[in-house]
Amino acid sequence: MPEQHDGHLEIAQYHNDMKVLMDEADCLIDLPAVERALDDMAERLTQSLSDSMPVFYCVMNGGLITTGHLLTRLGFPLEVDYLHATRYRGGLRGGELFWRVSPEVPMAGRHVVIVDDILDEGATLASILEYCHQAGAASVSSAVLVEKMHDRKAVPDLKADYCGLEVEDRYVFGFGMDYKGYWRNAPGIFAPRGL
Ligand SMILES: O=P(O)(O)OC[C@H]1O[C@H](OP(=O)(O)OP(=O)(O)O)[C@H](O)[C@@H]1O
Ligand code: HPA
Repeated sequence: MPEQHDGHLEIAQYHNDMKVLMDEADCLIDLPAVERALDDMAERLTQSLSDSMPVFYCVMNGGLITTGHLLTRLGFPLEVDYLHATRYRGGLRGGELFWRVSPEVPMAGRHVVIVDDILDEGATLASILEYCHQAGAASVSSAVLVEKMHDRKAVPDLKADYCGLEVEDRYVFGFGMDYKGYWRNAPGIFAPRGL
């Protein structure tokens, strides 16, 4: 079965490429610094939201790890749901926003917090925030682990209400963020060498 054989070879080659990518990557933010940023975000979220019975919506897939780490730092009652909107779809450049899964917990009258890994050009967050307002949320806040520093924002001056860290203008991966679908599990924030 040559096709299957070729497939195995491709995967083996890709495995090797991905290992080399990680070995050569620049670590922009190490794990202790990420942990400190999460502590700080959690403290600010607690100050603002601890009495409001908020709903946290994880933006899949990238928001998964930040959401998990953030939620375990919050000692007040809250609900959790997710939505899946993507505009990179495994690539390194963003395109049209594609809604894969809409949230299930109704937003009307609720204090909503959107959690994602990165605010890059901001088109994803801007669309999601608009969705939340249209859905009748009582308030809408956004929390992102990192914001990328550049002047290509989709909406001028768009900022997250809670931001953990700033990163330079390079393609980054780790702590939820992928490089071509891989390395969301990398423990810190990295940039491929030369990118
Ligand atoms: O600020 P922007 O330029 O809009 O980019 C930020 C978005 O891009 C990534 O998602 P992606 O579309 O890659 O999907 P993923 O979460 O499945 O990786 C990331 O998780 C953010 O949601
Ligand atoms: O730099 C990035 N890395 C991973 N995912 C992303 N989504 C937007 N920007 C990025």
